[in-house]
Amino acid sequence: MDMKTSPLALLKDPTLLKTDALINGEWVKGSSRFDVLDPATGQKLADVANLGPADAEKAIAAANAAWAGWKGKTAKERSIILRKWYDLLMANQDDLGRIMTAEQGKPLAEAKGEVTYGASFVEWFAEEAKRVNGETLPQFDNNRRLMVLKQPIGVCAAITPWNFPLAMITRKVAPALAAGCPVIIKPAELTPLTALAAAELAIRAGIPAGVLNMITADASNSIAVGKVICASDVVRHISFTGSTEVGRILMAQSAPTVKKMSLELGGNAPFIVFNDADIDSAVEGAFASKYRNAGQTCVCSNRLYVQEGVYDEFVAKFAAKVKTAKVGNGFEDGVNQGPLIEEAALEKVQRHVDDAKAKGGRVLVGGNRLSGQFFEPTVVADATADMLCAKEETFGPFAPVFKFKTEQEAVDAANNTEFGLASYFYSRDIGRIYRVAEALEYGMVGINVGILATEHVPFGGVKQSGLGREGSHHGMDDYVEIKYLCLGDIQK
Ligand SMILES: O=CCCC(=O)O
Repeated sequence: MDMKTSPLALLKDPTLLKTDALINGEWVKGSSRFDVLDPATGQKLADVANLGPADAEKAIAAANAAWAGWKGKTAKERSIILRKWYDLLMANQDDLGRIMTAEQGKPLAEAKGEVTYGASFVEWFAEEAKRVNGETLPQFDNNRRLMVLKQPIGVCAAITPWNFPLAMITRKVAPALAAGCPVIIKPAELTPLTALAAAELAIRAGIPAGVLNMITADASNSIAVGKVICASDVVRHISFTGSTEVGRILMAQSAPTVKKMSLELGGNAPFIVFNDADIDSAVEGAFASKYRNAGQTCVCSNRLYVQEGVYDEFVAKFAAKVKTAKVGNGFEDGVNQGPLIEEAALEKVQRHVDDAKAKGGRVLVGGNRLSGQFFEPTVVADATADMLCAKEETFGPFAPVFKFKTEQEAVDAANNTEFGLASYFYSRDIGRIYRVAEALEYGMVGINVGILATEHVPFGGVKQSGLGREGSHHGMDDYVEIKYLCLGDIQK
């Protein structure tokens, strides 16, 4: 790594650049290291501790040992520590954003936006820590009293993706910590530096040794570490964001120990524009939803369905908007689309675009790879149901636009997938808004909006898009066990 040319040389606080893993409050070098690269330049940014199964066992033991002390704190004590972590994340927004852009590629303004978004989960659950309320129930016999307690589930593991290197950690870890659970985090091997900086800030905030552990590992060790986590009887909950394929594997591996699982898996989001929509607003919404993070979010619209009466107008305006997008290194001013994360991602986008072209799609914008890991923002009209992009999540900057005639046709096409995470539609007709919102088989529906996530709403999917909800007061549910108390002999 050449620190003179590295974007990380400009950190205001260079001590946030951590490259070792964290177990029981100690930074651990590991017996080998793996490289973290800048996807915009290919430059090496750092080498990071490559831990394995034995280290994972140590982290699980450390978390288990720290559990009693952490759950023994009052909710308010945990809340104060979480609030301090939130303050530190926000105070270091510039550095965290810089680290994120360097290793993930998203434009700096978007990266700083993710710091605000990620920190907001810590702030939210700092407050929710004080609202884990139990219940008293009417007795079925006057000699008894009935109560419900909510208790922390135990050691939790968070396995997190590269597309939101901070927010997907805080959305899982903040409710776990708030509920009184210790955690083991396995961040994505492509983006461990943001995660490690956040862990350093957690220590500075006063999170005790063993309560927050971070296992960094390369791709092959990550699989081995995942197996240890799934097989452990001590780990009582796994939260994972990533592909449906990996989610299924984690579920299968966790079956013998019957763990609770929160899974936020693949999507194939439809974005429907009806004849009665405000077309300019729909164009803005589609652009924001499709090209955010270069199309690499699980809620990015994957398939645009436009009704025949407004198809030509929408397509012309949308293509014109997409042509204004500036592609480049996320540190350059005005860039709104950075590189894709890796070669395999570029290949998938190109495969989907080529398949659409071969099946009659009309390329209106882009369609090709640029040099390095960049891909042109792409729009293809006349998309059809037999194209790969109709069935698979592209996870890149490619928008296929399908034409439909009737409301029912659009709803059927939208629901014709095993996925059910986010969906979007544009209409000004109140009857249609209720009909379509109720008919879409999705966990989240954006109506006349292209962006819908924030910390106090329940984020999650149905069907093979996952289990559970993150964020909002529901986001605490998976981290507590419900215990029923039946107290007798009251009249003695
Ligand atoms: O990619 C998954 C998370 C997307 C979001 O939180 O908006």
